Amino acid sequence: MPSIREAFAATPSEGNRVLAIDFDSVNDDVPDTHTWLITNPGVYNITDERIIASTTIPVIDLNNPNVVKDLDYACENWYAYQVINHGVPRDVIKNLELHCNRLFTLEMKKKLRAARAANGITGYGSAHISWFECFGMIGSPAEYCKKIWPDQEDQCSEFCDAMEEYQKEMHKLCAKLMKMVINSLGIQSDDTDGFIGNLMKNTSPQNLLQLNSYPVFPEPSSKAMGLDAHADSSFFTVLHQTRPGLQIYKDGLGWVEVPHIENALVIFMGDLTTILSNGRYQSSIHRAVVSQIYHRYSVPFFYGPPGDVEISPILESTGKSPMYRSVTWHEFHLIKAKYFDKALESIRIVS
Ligand SMILES: O=C(O)CCC(=O)C(=O)O
Ligand SMILES: [Fe+2]
Repeated sequence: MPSIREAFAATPSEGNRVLAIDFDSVNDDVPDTHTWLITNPGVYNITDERIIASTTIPVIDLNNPNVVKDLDYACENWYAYQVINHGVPRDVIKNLELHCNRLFTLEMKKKLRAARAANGITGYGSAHISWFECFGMIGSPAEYCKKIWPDQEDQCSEFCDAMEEYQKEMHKLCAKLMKMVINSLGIQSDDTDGFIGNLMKNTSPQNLLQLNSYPVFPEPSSKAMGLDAHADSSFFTVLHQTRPGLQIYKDGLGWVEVPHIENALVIFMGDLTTILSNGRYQSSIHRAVVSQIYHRYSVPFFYGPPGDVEISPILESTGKSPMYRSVTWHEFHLIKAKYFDKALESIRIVS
């Protein structure tokens, strides 16, 4: 059975090339490898550079009795939202931030001991032209921690504990959100557990936890990109951000800033939910910009099915015939690597 690890490995665009740059040592002459040209429309070919701060994605209270309705509205109109009262304890998030900071402020040579393999998605890496570094984990990061801290068992186990604790919370939250998504797509609440069990072939969902770091950019920040425009291929992604920097693209409006709200988590719809919802919920195109003033961290948790489970449209709420053929997450990664922003279009059923 292809694992999520193999599935992502097929996707060169996930950014596994480590262009080791010692961010702290760059003063005001950023090398060309890390300078962004605004004229570059990127893979998603978006040329609209309007930045919108006057309106933003909905904030949903998960304790609100109307939560499924609120979520349906947000998914259909914004493809992304923030949640409050999500149940993830504050100290678990604070500990995650502490260890994120501890990892990325290590000397580059130590971080590189955990460099991801070619086509790998776990361990330390970066992305093309980005002012960004990351560390990916599927389950425990112990194998990498032992390389980073070979003589410091306590550092190693504290880091692993913090990550595993957060992963446990993410599993709980994502299971809750997945039920709500299924519910809002027209499956009665009594049937959601059975429906999800069938959908996932009674196996566990798969996911990738990633720590992202965007150091202070020493030149005007318009000359840098943190992470360029993209849509995640997951069902959805839960993101914790320590500072503002995230923007989502909305047709006709431009790049909408997502404010940093203390104790809120951001949720993006991914490509698999576009398929599942038969096109009603689009995957969110988003990007991360950098700052000349502050260092920002973000922590996405990409939530999806096992690599070999076929995902097909739920037709209950659209009343339309299927718009997409069934695909596994594994197959979809191969398609995305080939077609990028046209991946969903390439599996559309033409009637
Ligand atoms: O840092 C952010 O706000 C966005 C991160 C992201 O989109 C990703 O890692 O896929
Ligand atoms: Fe993303």
